[in-house]
Amino acid sequence: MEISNQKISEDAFFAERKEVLGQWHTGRDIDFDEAVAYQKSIPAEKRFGAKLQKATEERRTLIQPRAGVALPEEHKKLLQFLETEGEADLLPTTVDSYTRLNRYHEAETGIEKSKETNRSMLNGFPIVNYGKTICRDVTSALKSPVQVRHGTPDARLLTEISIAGGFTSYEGGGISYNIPYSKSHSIEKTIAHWQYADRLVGLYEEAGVSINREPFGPLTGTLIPPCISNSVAVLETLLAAAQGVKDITVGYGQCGNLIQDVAALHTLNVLTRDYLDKYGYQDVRVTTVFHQWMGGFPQDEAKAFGVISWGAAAAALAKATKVIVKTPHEAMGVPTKEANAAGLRATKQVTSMLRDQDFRTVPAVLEESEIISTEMHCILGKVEELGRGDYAVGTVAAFEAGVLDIPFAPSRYNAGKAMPARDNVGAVRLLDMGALPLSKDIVDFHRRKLEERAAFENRPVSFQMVIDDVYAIGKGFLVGRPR
Ligand SMILES: CCC[C@H]1O[C@@H](n2cnc3c(N)ncnc32)[C@H](O)[C@@H]1O
Repeated sequence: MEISNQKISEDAFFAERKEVLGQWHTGRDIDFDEAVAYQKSIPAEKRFGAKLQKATEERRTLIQPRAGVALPEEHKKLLQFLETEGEADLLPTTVDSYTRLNRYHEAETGIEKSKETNRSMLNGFPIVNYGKTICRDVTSALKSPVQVRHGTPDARLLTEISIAGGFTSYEGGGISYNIPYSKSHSIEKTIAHWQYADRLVGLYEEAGVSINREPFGPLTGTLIPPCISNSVAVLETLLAAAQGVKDITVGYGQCGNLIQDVAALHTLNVLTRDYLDKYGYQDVRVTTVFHQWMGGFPQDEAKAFGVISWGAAAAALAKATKVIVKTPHEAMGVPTKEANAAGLRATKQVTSMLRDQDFRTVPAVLEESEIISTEMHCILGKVEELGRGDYAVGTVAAFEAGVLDIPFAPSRYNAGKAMPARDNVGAVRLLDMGALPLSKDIVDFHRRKLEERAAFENRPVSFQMVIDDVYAIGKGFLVGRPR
């Protein structure tokens, strides 16, 4: 299929929309003008992008959980509990796994079973099966803005119903919700699907309704070098802006070394702004999100709070606009509302205490920022070259060439050659560059940092370091030292 980074024409969009809205019966009562009017009835204090902008002006780091259960009344009560007992500034609606794979019949079964057993038999809220009316009943019952969080390669219908249903923010992208989530969705296909989603947001923007969009920052959440996740975030930002998106939150998943984490988020913010301005998108607003540790969690709840607080501290010191909060039940599965609220309050305590501290100009952070910025320019420059200036074409070619390569991703379209390992202070470095187009200086830098660790551990730089690092966190460590 031919893809390009051109704005989809209205004719082409509305022709495709007929097919999209016919994918499930709830799509039939979606009317664009009626949904625009409904969105315009949502007050400013409940609009996601507005609250993010306010936080930027007030130099606050907002807190947001993940949360989603099968039945509407329970989901509503859960979110009300999280904004009152959890003091959440922003709310989610995490969508269930069947919906993420467009398996609406199985989601329907999950709803029926949940009603029979009065337990959530889905791991999230099945937005498509419920449709706009039930979604409006949920979103209008809350005081805070609500965002849809999911992991859907083909999210076209989900986008339609989410926005018509009163959600004012929407996570995901054609790369970040494909490569880490799916084995065999082609990149061309998911980029095209997400251009549809972003074009829809662009049409709402043109009608006077701003919807916040958030590429999924952490990717596989396992030892992802900042230059890789940051480059994907910038690419999804450019693809979204081309379709008319005006409000974007770019994100990064905590890796655990404070200097590197602060530098990564700061560099992401700066370069996203630079690239948008370079291509004439000065009117696109940029905010940032820091994801607390996405790797394995300790079972012990007190230790889990240690990990959560560490993520809260890094987010606050990086001056992230918002932080996505984990729970002390992370190692067990879908958390209780009490555990979810406790993770939020622990996070709020730390972000409030650190509100007046800013680590972005610490010399070591500036040095790390320089490294990440250089790496991102190497990668993004090669993507632009491969696409002859078209970032959609370039992205597809970059994955084929391994120029974009996401460690530990299940996708068969991902090269899987770039291999990360931690250096002696826990920063994520590259053990094997794969085909990442990094300069010799950068390659030498990574090697030097890994050699430092090898000397300290009295063992050669090897793949064993990667294995040890993957298992380290569950054992309470960052660097996987030899036994
Ligand atoms: C990429 C997101 C993975 C994270 O998303 C959390 N997550 C998934 N589904 C729910 C849910 N229904 N309620 C609260 N947290 C949830 C997992 O724990 C994991 O950390």
